Amino acid sequence: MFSSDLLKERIAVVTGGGSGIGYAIAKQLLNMGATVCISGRKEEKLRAAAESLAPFGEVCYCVCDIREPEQVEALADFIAQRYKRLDFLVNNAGGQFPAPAEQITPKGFHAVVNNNLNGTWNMTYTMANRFFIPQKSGSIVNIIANIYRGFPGMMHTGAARAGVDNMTKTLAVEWSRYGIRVNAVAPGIIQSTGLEQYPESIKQGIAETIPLKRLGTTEEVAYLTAFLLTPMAAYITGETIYIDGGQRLRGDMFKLN
Ligand SMILES: CCCCCCCCCCC/C=C/C(=O)SCCNC(=O)CCNC(=O)[C@H](O)C(C)(C)COP(=O)(O)OP(=O)(O)OC[C@H]1O[C@@H](n2cnc3c(N)ncnc32)[C@H](O)[C@@H]1OP(=O)(O)O
Ligand SMILES: NC(=O)C1=CN([C@@H]2O[C@H](COP(=O)(O)OP(=O)(O)OC[C@H]3O[C@@H](n4cnc5c(N)ncnc54)[C@H](OP(=O)(O)O)[C@@H]3O)[C@@H](O)[C@H]2O)C=CC1
Repeated sequence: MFSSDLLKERIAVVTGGGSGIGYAIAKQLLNMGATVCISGRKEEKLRAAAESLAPFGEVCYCVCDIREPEQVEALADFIAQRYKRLDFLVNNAGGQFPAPAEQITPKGFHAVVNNNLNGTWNMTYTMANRFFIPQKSGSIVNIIANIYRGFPGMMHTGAARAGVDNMTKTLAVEWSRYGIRVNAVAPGIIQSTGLEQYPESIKQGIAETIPLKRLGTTEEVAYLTAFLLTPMAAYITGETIYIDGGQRLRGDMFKLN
């Protein structure tokens, strides 16, 4: 299913590809023959990641803060100059902080929405206009989060990711005329570098609230994302696929009190 030449000659951008889920996605796409450009805010982190990905295929990196439209344009210039085309965009970069809703200041709300919603749109708008629409082909996967029953404890990111979920559906319809597919992947709790930033007290006992009784792995998210980019998923568009061990179906995700 994931043969080593399935994505040969395909060019992919993975935002936040320097760590965690994004890194695993980049590695999986390389293993399937794609050429991958990873991006993020921190050059040293990207350089080290690109070096460790190099044995798996052709990889490069470009510093780009997705919140800054001019940096996103510069990333598009970089891709155009180097590869002349783009086939896949994985909008994986993002993040937030845990806080009860009443303690999220307007500035904090704006910071999280700007990163996760505006940043995703900056990337999508630019890469679609520069590559996918003129080429009349392209596939986008947005990495969101488990927002199935809201996101108690992280309201700001729930709102932002719901925006991306809806953007996914709308663009799938509007851009079908350009041969562009748009899907989303909604991870539950994944054992990644990102999760290390959350306090142990929040994470303690969390696996017990998940029907499959464990956290997900970055590789598992990467397999699903890669599948959505392959020709095997050619008739799938506008979908958000949850990968959460069944967590969304349970009622006691986090202990809020
Ligand atoms: C109680 C239950 C909670 C449920 C928790 C469940 C936990 C498990 C589920 C985990 C699922 C998701 C996992 C992941 O997403 S992994 C990815 C992990 N990485 C991150 O999340 C880090 C990402 N963070 C950032 O990128 C930035 O910090 C951020 C975009 C959030 C903000 O950056 P920016 O530079 O734009 O903004 P500032 O740092 O200047 O901050 C602006 C204001 O935002 C508020 N703020 C920011 N950080 C915090 C914080 N840690 N705690 C509280 N408030 C914060 C604050 O108002 C800032 O303004 P001030 O500095 O002026 O006060
Ligand atoms: N791990 C989990 O349980 C879950 C994760 N997610 C989401 O999955 C995605 C990947 O998370 P994960 O791998 O766990 O965590 P990481 O913190 O390892 O990855 C987040 C990546 O996003 C990049 N990034 C963040 N903000 C920006 C920005 N403004 N511009 C460019 N790059 C940015 C970071 O790169 P740099 O530091 O170089 O800026 C980093 O590589 C995130 O969107 C996360 O919120 C969703 C649900 C659950």
